[in-house]
Amino acid sequence: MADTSKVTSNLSNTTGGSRDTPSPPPFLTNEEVKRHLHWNTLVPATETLFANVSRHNELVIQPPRLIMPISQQNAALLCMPAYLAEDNVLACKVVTSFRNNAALGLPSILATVILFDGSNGGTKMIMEGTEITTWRTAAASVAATKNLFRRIKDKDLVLAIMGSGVQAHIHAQAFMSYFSIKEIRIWNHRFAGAEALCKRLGDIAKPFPDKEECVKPADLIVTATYSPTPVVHYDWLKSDAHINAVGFGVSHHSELDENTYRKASVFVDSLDGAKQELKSLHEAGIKFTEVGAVINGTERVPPNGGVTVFQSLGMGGEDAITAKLIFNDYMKHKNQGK
Ligand SMILES: NC(=O)C1=CN([C@@H]2O[C@H](COP(=O)(O)OP(=O)(O)OC[C@H]3O[C@@H](n4cnc5c(N)ncnc54)[C@H](OP(=O)(O)O)[C@@H]3O)[C@@H](O)[C@H]2O)C=CC1
Ligand SMILES: O=C(O)C1=NCCCC1
Repeated sequence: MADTSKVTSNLSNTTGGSRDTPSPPPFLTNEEVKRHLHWNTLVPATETLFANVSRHNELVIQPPRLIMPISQQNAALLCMPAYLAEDNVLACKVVTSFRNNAALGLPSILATVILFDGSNGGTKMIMEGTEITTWRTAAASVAATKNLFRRIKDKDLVLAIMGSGVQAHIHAQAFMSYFSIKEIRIWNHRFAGAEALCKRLGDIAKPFPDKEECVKPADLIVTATYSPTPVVHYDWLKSDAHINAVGFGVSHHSELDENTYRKASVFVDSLDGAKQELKSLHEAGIKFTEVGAVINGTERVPPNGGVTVFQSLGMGGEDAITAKLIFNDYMKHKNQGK
């Protein structure tokens, strides 16, 4: 098999430079990106990333991301660079979140990912980043759930999803691929949205107009909304339920009530990220543990029950590893003449 890691970047002639390579870097649209995304490579790569983040030894360099709110547009722009030493991967995602985009027929999350040559900084590939963000966020939730939910090997689990947008849909698909799910319960603030998502998912899914009724029997819960107020309350939860809190509405912790953060075991992708982006919870004394520390065996999930929460912040490293997998798959197909 071709060693795709050795493919050089497409440096065009630069003033004062001696490199003379003609072609611009390839650009992949969201449709093309999707063809190179596979859960069976993405989820293990995400688990390895989580583990490396928790070694805190510069295996993963990802400074706190720049978050620029654009209040006039009910929007934000985030800039997320990362370097992964193990794979010599350098990438940067610039992502926007425009909450009112549905009215324009556009996704709320739009992004571009640039993959650089880790040895010389040249651009290797430019990719639309909406599908990358969609898939890698669900892969992070699967990776976290695999390592945090105690009954992950059980059959016939009940999944509740709060929200009916892009993340809600991909989480349903990813969780059905990975876990034994017998029922998906969907709540959305507009009931019609929950109904529409259930139609896409088929008989396994049922819409609920009431949040509490939706969540109560759930083993696994995903929150993926722009809700500024809690959509899940601790009192509604099964004693060992696992929640993946994905949404970033007003803040990263607006979807769960304070009691949940106080009483559950709360895990994050990155402690550095949590100190910045969950500042108020951090200052209120809520303890966070990295999922990677559980994977590395330096921390553990409390064995005797209790609710677990994966508070997904999103890391530049997730986009970098996803971009690398896409690039490798692209080169493999190119070398095979496909
Ligand atoms: N942690 C991470 O790494 C990532 C987090 N995100 C976050 O995940 C969330 C979902 O993203 P995505 O699925 O792409 O976005 P979508 O726009 O596709 O979906 C948003 C969902 O939130 C619902 N919603 C909107 N406003 C409210 C409200 N005021 N109260 C309750 N629900 C509301 C929408 O319902 P309706 O359409 O009916 O209005 C819809 O179900 C966002 O907060 C986003 O920022 C996204 C990517 C990565
Ligand atoms: O990590 C990401 O990508 C995002 N996180 C929060 C919301 C916007 C996208």
